[in-house]
Amino acid sequence: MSLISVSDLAVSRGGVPVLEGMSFAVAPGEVLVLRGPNGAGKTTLLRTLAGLQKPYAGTVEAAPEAVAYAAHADGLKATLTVTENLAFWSGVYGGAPIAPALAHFNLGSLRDRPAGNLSAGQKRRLGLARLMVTNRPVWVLDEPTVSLDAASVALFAAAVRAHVGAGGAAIIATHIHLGFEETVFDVTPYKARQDVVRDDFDRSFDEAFL
Ligand SMILES: Nc1ncnc2c1ncn2[C@@H]1O[C@H](COP(=O)(O)OP(=O)(O)OP(=O)(O)O)[C@@H](O)[C@H]1O
Repeated sequence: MSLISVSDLAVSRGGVPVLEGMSFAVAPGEVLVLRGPNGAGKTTLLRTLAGLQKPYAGTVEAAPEAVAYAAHADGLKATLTVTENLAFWSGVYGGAPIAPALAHFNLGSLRDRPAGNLSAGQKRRLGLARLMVTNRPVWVLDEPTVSLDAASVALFAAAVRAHVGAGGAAIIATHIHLGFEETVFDVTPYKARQDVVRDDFDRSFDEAFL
C-alpha cells in the first residue's frame, strides 16, 4: 500500500510539456530521491505532486491532505517570530506541538526572533521545522539543504529518518547525497517532446498554505 503513486504522469511548465510517461509509487518508510540536471523538471514534478499544478496527463493518487510541501521559498511569515511561525503552521495543520520541532532544528535560542531577521540557513531550518508540525505523511521537498551547513544538513537528515521511521515517506529533489537508504528516480529519461503547447494550471503559489 503506497502513500502516493503516479501513473503515466506528464507535467508542464508555462504550457510546455517538461516530463512525461512517469510512473512510480512511494510506500511508508520510503525516501524517493529525484535526480536530473538543472532544468530537467524536478521542481515541476514536485509542484504537481503537491497539488500546486494539474498534471498535463496521467494521475497522482494520494489521500487528501497527505502532502506537506517545502519549496525554495520557505513559506515563512517575516514579521512573526520563530515560535509564532511554527504556532501558525501548527494551527493550520491541526495543532501538533511545536516544541519538538524547535528542539530538533536547534531553534530554541532563536525562538523570539522575527523570521525576517534570520540568516538564510536559519530560515531554511525553520522552513524544515515547519514540516514537523504538519502531521502529514508525505514530505515533498525541493532542494531542502540549500543554505544549510553540515551540522544542519545532519539535523535535516535525522528529521527525515525519524519521519520515515514512523511510517511517513519523503520525495526529495536534491543534487547532494544525504546518506539515506533511498530509491533514486532519475527524471532524465522522461524528458517530454516539446512540440505540443497547451495551457496548464500553474497557480504559482509556492508560499501557499501547503
Ligand atoms: N514559470 C515558468 N514558465 C515557463 N517555463 C518555466 C517556468 N519555470 C521553469 N520553467 C522551465 O521549465 C523547465 C523545468 O524547470 P524545473 O524548475 O522544473 O527544473 P528542475 O529540474 O527543478 O531544475 P533545477 O535543478 O535547476 O532546480 C526548465 O526548462 C525551466 O526553464
